[in-house]
Amino acid sequence: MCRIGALKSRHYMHPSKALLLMQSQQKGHDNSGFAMVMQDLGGIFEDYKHLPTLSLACTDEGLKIAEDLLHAKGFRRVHQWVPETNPQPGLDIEAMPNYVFETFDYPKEYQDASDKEKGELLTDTRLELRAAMEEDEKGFAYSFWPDVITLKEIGDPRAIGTYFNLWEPNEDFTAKVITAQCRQNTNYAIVRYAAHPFFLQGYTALANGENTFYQKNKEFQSSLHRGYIGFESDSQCFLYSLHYVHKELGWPLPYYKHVVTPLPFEDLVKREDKAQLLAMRQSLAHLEINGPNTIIGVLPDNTMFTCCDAKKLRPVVVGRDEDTVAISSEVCGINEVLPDRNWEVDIYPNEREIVVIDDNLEVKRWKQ
Ligand SMILES: NC(=O)CC[C@H](N)C(=O)O
Repeated sequence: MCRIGALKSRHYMHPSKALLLMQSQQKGHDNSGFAMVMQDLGGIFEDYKHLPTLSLACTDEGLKIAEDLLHAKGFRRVHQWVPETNPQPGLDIEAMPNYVFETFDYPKEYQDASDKEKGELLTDTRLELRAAMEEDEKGFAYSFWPDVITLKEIGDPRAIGTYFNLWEPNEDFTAKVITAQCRQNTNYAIVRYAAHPFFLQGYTALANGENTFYQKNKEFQSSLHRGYIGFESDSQCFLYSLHYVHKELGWPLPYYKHVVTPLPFEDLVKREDKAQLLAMRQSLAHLEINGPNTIIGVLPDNTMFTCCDAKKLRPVVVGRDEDTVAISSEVCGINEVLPDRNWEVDIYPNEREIVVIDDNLEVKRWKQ
């Protein structure tokens, strides 16, 4: 079992809070990957929210490839942050030579383009960067999107925090939404791209558990969108189904749950919307998931949610105070970051609901 966690706050938070959320949940991972995605950025990125930031881990050669490619496409760099690292002997981390977070202005011919056109350009560019740096692991392009930063590395989450100086809070590197995962690899090779959360076009997902319909999901998803690639972890399928249902088909979030864990037939036929639900079930059967899992997701408007498999085989809890909502595999993580909250209002989501936190921090439970 991996451990997953998410924070959403009215105020900007430093990632030390996410490390704290994950720190007490030590049992459930094997140092095969730690990652976090920060969205709705503050600090030194606050003034650049409207422009895309590239999150890159690479060799010197990879950096040159990436910068040449972006330059050739007409992207102009307006901001750069290179985290100061703290390499100490004995730290369990497989560090890359460079970690670079760069914000770019769009190419001139895109200045008046629609958000959709810009989004397609960013997606194509990230895929090109990924392909160009793939050979010999010259680099990893995790996200290239406005107001998003992704950090992934292989090793012990505590050591990764130390390496990137993330334990000491400051005002420079902050966000209102942070998702994080400590991975226990249960499939395939240990590679950086396999560390959750996964990100595509404003959508973020991370998971605890297995997707035993991985093969079925993967084969179907590979034909649906050029961005549905990689599949280094079975959990990436959760992201791609979310993106497909919510963005490509344009369906409201509750239908995501109906697609991934449809109601049993006998319950479904009793519903007023049975015609839609049946059609959905038939046409998107390949997106159903199976196995024990809990998913946390974030939508482009920073709505955050969590839902579980149809048997509720993996834990998750949602806790809150006035200013912050935390989602975590284990309640001990929430106790660390929100020690003074009213724990009586903690929510332990069940197998037939989605718990949703909107941008006003209202927490809603949607029954499937
Ligand atoms: N242990 C877990 O929850 C693993 C999640 C997922 N199966 C992966 O390997 O990435």
